[in-house]
Parts: sequence; structure tokens; C-alpha cells
Amino acid sequence: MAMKASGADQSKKKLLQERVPLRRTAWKLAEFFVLFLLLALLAHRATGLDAGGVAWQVAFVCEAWFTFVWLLNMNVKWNPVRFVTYPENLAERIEELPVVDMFVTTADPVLEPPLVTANTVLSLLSVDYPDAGEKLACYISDDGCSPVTFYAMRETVKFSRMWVPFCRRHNIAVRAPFRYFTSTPDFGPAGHKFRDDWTFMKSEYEKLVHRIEDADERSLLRHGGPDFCEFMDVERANHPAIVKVLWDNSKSSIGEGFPHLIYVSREKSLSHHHHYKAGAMNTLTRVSAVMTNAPIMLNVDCDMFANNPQVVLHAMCLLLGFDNEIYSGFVQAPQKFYGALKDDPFGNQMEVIFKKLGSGVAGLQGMFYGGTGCFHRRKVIYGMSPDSIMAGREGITGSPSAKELQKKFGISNELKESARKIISANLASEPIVDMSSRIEIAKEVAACNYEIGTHWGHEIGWVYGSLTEDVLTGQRIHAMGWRSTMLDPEPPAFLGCAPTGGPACQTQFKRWATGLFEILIGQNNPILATIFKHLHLRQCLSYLIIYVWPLRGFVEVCYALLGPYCLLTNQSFLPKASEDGFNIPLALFLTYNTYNLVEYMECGLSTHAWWNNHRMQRITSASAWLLAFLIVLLKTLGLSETVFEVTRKDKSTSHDDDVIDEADPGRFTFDASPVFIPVTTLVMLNIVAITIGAWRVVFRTMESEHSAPGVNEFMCCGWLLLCFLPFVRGLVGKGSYGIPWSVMLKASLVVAIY
Ligand SMILES: O=c1ccn([C@@H]2O[C@H](COP(=O)(O)OP(=O)(O)O[C@H]3O[C@H](CO)[C@@H](O)[C@H](O)[C@H]3O)[C@@H](O)[C@H]2O)c(=O)[nH]1
Ligand SMILES: [Mn+2]
Repeated sequence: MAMKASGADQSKKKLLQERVPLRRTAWKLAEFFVLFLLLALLAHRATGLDAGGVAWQVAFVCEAWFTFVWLLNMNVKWNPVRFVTYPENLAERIEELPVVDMFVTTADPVLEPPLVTANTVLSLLSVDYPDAGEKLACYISDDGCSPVTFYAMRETVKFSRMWVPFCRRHNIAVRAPFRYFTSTPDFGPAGHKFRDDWTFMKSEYEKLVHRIEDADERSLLRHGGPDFCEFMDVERANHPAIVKVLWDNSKSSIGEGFPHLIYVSREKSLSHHHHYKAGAMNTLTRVSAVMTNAPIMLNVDCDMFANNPQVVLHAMCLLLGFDNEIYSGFVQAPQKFYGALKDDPFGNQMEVIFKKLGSGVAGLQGMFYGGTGCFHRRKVIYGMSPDSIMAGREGITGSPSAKELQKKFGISNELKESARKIISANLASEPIVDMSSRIEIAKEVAACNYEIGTHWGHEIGWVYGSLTEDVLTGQRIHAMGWRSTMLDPEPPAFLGCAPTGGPACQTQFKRWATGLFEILIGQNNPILATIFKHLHLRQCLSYLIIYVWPLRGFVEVCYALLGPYCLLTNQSFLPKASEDGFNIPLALFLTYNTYNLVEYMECGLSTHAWWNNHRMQRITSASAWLLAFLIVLLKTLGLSETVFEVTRKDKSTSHDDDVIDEADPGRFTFDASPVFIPVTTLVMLNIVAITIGAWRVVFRTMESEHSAPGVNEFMCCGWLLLCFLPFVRGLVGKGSYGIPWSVMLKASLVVAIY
């Protein structure tokens, strides 16, 4: 295939990457079988549509929808691939390695403890890369404008001067100290030097932890010295831009080389929408443009540390390893998590999703952009399509005029010049300028009104208008005709933390579903992008799988209501044991669940993990996804706004990792959020319905009517209660394990009305 390095090239240059198709014939057969059963069920329903009543008709519509979703799934999983990278083959191409800007975003010093961010930054400052000090720069965006975060970064730099040489000297495998120091390495017989070094570093790290954890905003402002002047009297939502160079490697003494570190807190004002993370990323893009202007940009969330020290090299294999860069517009690593709870009790570790859907979509136009763990090309972020790059090379289009640049990038001359370099040049390394001389320019482009009248947030940079700016931005890149690749080295490239507890998980799923649905119904709809731009059809269908989450929530709740509805009104919506069709739903239920279970087993996960995911999937559909559906409806009607609620990050960053304050961290917890009302309602309804249904059967009040519910309806309600078990326990649970009274009250009101 054209995607591999071309033959002629290969004889000169060693292979950097390989795209390996994965075989899956048995899976394809199983998928066809499920599809066949779905169609058989639909056909059976269609024949009885007139006689069946309302329940039967609703079931028909829902099952047609499930079939549609199944087809979407088949499409994405059909031709999966894996990318293999060979960083050792970069050795002969060292001079070609481009400069890389690495971005970290943080937004709230309480939900995102500065120590977490410090560890992420440390892991980035210590990655393996030739001439790291000259070729890498790290930028941290602090939307919290917190002196404590700034202080943590300043202390981090001091610690880096010891940490980075230590990692290089001993080739340390995990370079986020909070993870590294969780275990004691095997020093070996001749390891005195290493042991001494290790003990020293560990105690230095502990000191760093104490300094950061004990830091207190007020005393920093009062006694912290001139560094903190700019933080005096600022409000988080209303303050001027703060840019500080914490480490300028060109000024360091020889031998210390590690990446520059720049702290950025963009200007905020109550009269300007700041567009959450997308806005932060655009500011970082501009600030870095006027300082280091690297052609490649890596972005991670503050909790996603680089777990594989060679990660940038692996990424370079995918960025430099194709004979046409159209094949790797960006390089995305799957999200993986550290310290994950056993068997995924909250169904949010997404291992199977990333393995199955991830490699599937990687085989189409390419991996979705997931917001973190991604290497972008600056020119792609600047809106250049593969066509325009071709045209530029063939000399069809000249260098853009100053006026054009201003219209797109805004008024800053330095920014325009830097953009011109990116647009006209190839991946070339550039010497880094003296950074402190650029601070005022950086502040200018970090102003909150800088973007007004420019293309930022639309044709350039991270796209505004969705809470999942990541997926939307990735879709725009695919729509320009780029493909993307998946970076999945061993050990995993990046690790972050998955939220735990009912409220945090549901809030995250709700935000994602809301953002994805916003894309579907907005002007950036993927179907339009397929018709009018270069989004491939099958890629579009893959995007649809996640965009329709809220619709799935709505349909699943409708379907879940059928069981109790039938038991209460003495009807049936599934074929009777005596009818021909009885076996179809049964076979479907068994095959579908077996198919999923085997997927989990193939990925090396337990039956328990499968069950937890299956259960959580039902809960999330009826809670977070349904709510997202309603939120977007309200937004469309102009009745509410969507807000980015930041996820709380793991606090256990000091190395007593396993000590968690809650008795049972895997158990579902609740709060008074409306997200818990739908499932609580369904649980109550099912309990009432089963009781009434059973009472009827026992006392035979309705002499065996033809339409009366059969064993299927009872099984449905029972299965649903099993899936919703955390809520059943929540009805009687205590403290955060119990469903709050306000939620129960609202739910019972709904049940009563029903
Ligand atoms: O106003 C804001 C809000 C958030 N963030 C940062 O955005 C990142 C992601 O926020 P988080 O609360 O951790 O969200 P997650 O759901 O964990 O993140 C996933 O989903 C988001 C989209 O919903 C993507 O932006 C993320 O990259 C992706 O990891 C964090 O680094 C935040 O500091 C900001 O910089 N400014
Ligand atoms: Mn996160």
C-alpha cells in the first residue's frame, strides 16, 4: 500500500513505522450473526405491528435504532490496524528531528492539585530527545491563575536540575517521581552509586512534595517576593495576562540541558467568553509561536504524565515515517490510566473501547483527537490542508500577504512572521531566541480580545462551540483531508487518572455527551463535512457512533420503560413463550452479551470487568447521556448555556498511593445532582411493576388474557434491576452511598405521575 514508506525511499532510509492490518474473520461472522438476529426481530415485529399495540410499536422503533447503532459499530471495527514504531532507526536522522513545543493545561488548583501538574511537567522535562534542551520547550497554561500553581512550577524547575540528570544517568523508566518512588528498584550488587543517588533523590522529592503541599496562597503573596507581584489582587475570572519564563535553557550552564519552561495565565475578563480548554490551547499556540515556534506541538492534560521516556521519539516515527505527511496529520496516543481500580467498577477505563474502536478507526481515516496525549503539526492547526501544501510546493501559491495573515492570525507582527515561517517551511529545526525579550509580545497575544475578528477558534486553532473541543478539532483536521495515526508503544505513552465515584464519572460522561451532541446538531455536523469537504464516509459514520450517545440515552430509557409499562398495564411487548418469535430476542440477548464478554476476554480482562462495563453502560445511558440530551435541547431553545465542569484529579500523588479515604473506592456514590433522577425513577418503577405483576400472576386476577405479560417481561425488568444494582442498594444506603432524599422524592413524583 502507498501508506508504507515507498520502495525507493526504503533502500536509503530505514523503516520508522509499519501499519499492520489486524485479521478478524471470526469476529466479522459473529457480527453478521447478531445483525441477522436484529433483522429477524424487526421482521417479526413488522408482521405484528397492527395487532401489537403501542408497546409493540415503540419497541419496533427502538430496535430499529439499536440495529442502526450496531451497523455503525460494525463499520468502525471492520478493518482495524496497528502502527508499529521503530525509534532506534531514527539514529541516522538525528538532524532531521524537529523542535517540539509541549503544552500542559490546568484550570483549578483545588480540583487539579499542583503536585499532579508538577509531576506531569517533570515527566515532560525529562523525556529522551537528542538536544532536548535546545529542541524542546514546555508551556503550562494556568486558567486558575493560581500563585500556588506558579510556585509549584518554580519549585519543579529547581528539582528538575537534579531530577533530569538522575533520570538520564540511570535511564529511569518512569519519570514522574510520584509513580517512580512507589517501588524500590533492584539496585544489584554493584549498585552503591545508584542506591545513594536514589535515596538522595527520594528525599529531595519528598521535600518538594512538602513545599508544594504546604504552600499557601496568602503567605506566598505576602512573603513570596517579587515573583508573585503579578498575582496580587487578581481574580481568577478577571485579570491581565501573566507570562513568566521559569527556565530558559540557553542561559543555563553547560551540561544541564533540559527543556525551557514557560508559565502562562491568559488574560481573562468578564466581558469575554474564554472558551475553556479550547481557548487555553489557542493562547498556548500563539504564545509558543512568538517564543519557540516549533513545527510540532504535543498537548497533555495536567494529570497525563509521559510514562514512556521515548514517547517523543516514537511519535517522530509516525510524523517522519511516511513518504507523504498527509497520512499523519496528527499522532494520537490512546488514553490509559494509572492506579486504575480493579475490574473497572465505573466503566470509564475504556480499555476495550480503545482497543476495538480505536484500532478500528485507526484503519479508516485515523484516530480521533482525544484532547490529551496528541502530537499536532502546527501548520495543520493553522488550517493548512494537504492540497494547499502541495500547491505551495509546486509554486502555485506564493507566500501569503501580510493582509491575509492579519485577517487570519491577528494583529501581532511577530505572530504573523512566525506563522509565515510555518506556512512556507517544512519541518525544520530553528534556533531558539532569547525568551525573556519576548514576554511582552507573548502577553499581547494572550490578551482576551486578541482573537476578535480573526480566524482563531474557527479555521485556525482549536475549534470553539463544543464542550468536546478535542473531537471537533480532530474532525476539522480530517475534513481538510488529513489522516491521523495511533501511537501505542510499550510501555504506554501517557497515563492519566480516571475519575471515581458516581458524581464525578457521570459529570464527565455528561460533559462529553453534551459536547458530542453539540457537534452533531451544529454547523460542524460530520455529514455536511463528508458532502462538502474531505471527511471520508466511513470516518463520518465512526464519528456518529460517539455523537449519538445522547440519542442512545433517550432511546434506551424509552425501551427500559416498556417492561414496567407492560407489567403495570397487563400487556406484553416481547413474543410469548408459545409464539414462534420467542427465541429471537432470547438468542439476541445471549449472542450479543457473549460477543461482548469474549471481547473483554480477548483484551485480557475479567468477566467481572465485562459485567461492570455492561452495567455502567446502562446506567450512564440513562443518566449522563439522557441528561446531555435534555441539556442540548434546552441550549438549542436558548434556555441554558453549556459549562465545562473540570474533573477532579487523583489526590494521592504522594506515594501512599493505596491509602484512599473512602472505605470502598469502587462502590457507587451519589449526590443531589439531577443526573441520578432518571435511574432512580426507573428502579422504583421496576420494583413497583414487578410487585404488581407478580401479585397478578399469583392471584390470577386477570384470567390468562392473551395480551398479558409473559416470562420475558419479568426477565427484562429483573435484568434491568440487576444492571441498576448500585441504585437499588442506594435506596437503602447510608451517607454518600445512599441516594439523597431530594433525588428520591423527585423520582417518586415521576413514578406517581406515570
Ligand atoms: O477552562 C478550562 C477547563 C479545562 N481546562 C483543562 O482541560 C483539561 C481537561 O479537563 P478535565 O476536567 O480533565 O476533563 P476530562 O474529561 O478528563 O478530559 C477529556 O475530555 C476533554 C473534553 O471534554 C478534553 O479536553 C480532554 O483533553 C480530555 O482528556 C485539563 O487539563 C484542564 O485543566 C482548561 O485548561 N481550562
Ligand atoms: Mn482528565
